[in-house]
Amino acid sequence: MHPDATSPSHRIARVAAHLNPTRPQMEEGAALRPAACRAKGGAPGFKVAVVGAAGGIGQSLSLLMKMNPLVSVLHLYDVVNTPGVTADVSHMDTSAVVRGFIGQQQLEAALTGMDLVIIPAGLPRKPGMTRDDLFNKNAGIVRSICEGVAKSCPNAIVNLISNPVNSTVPIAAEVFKRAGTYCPKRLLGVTTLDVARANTFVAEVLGVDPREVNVPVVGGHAGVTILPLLSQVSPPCSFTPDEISYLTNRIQNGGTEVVEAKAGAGSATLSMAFAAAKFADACLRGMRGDAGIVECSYVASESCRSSHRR
Ligand SMILES: NC(=O)C1=CN([C@@H]2O[C@H](COP(=O)(O)OP(=O)(O)OC[C@H]3O[C@@H](n4cnc5c(N)ncnc54)[C@H](O)[C@@H]3O)[C@@H](O)[C@H]2O)C=CC1
Ligand SMILES: O=C([O-])CC(=O)C(=O)O
Repeated sequence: MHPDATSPSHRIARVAAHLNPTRPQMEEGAALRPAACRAKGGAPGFKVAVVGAAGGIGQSLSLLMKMNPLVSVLHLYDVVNTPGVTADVSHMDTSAVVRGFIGQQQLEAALTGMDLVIIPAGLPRKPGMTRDDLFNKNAGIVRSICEGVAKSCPNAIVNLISNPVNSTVPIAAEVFKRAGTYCPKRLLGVTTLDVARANTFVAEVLGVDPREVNVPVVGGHAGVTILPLLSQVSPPCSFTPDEISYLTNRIQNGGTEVVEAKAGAGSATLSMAFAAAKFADACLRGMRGDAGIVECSYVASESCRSSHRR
């Protein structure tokens, strides 16, 4: 799919309106614990899987999700290296129970019963590549993971990070449609990093704390499809034409800025993990039933138009 195939109205969504409230579930995996351990007190919370957990984004994201008090069970899945990441993260003294899964044959076990599935699996860019250059490899990876989601946790919310997001989200939608499990409200392309960058760069220009700034960013997640709404910044402010040009260009090319700075060692991982953890937390709060949660995301608009206008 061409990146221009999106429009601003595709993108901004009220997460709370998108999510079916799901009652927090109790952790039931006592039988999996070492014999010397007593049964845990059954902290309520959500079951979350990170798919691609051993990667650059996946490892930091796993750490951040282990720190989230709304998570009671954290499943870490990858095709390589999950035992080490799982052992490492599991020693953090926060409440989520961590379990690791490796290889296609364990995908079903990794996904069964999950409330939220976060997918940072797939190849990252190198300098000179566009996100679309990742399509051939990452489309197949996303397809097989989403087939697993459709089979093992068809009601889970999916946060899709793998690039090119403008294409992987429609691919995931087709997989779910074919499986008869598609619900546009449960499939969310993660574009929070564009918002984080916009907040950071706008705050720099204004000389304020980025935490006090909120810039809606709509459209898609590639080049000119990334549309920061600089007229809608909160708190209200105005920019000179030069500032608008500088900010738009820097926000749209933030990913390339990191790819070039990493000089062949990958793309954004740390800021992406931070952004994904923030977005996942908003989803979990929405699933819990919290009101007033608004996040930008790459979503299908057909059946969601009424919630966009609210
Ligand atoms: N949406 C966004 O704003 C952003 C998206 N990305 C994208 O996120 C993806 C991951 O980036 P990194 O973590 O830096 O890459 P990475 O190469 O460090 O990690 C990717 C991980 O995916 C795993 N993987 C590959 N095939 C898999 C499969 N079938 N099932 C499960 N895991 C599988 C790999 O083993 C690896 O551990 C890339 O496609 C990148 O372009 C990166 C930054 C921002
Ligand atoms: O630019 C890339 O390839 C990774 C990405 O999506 C981003 O950092 O926004």
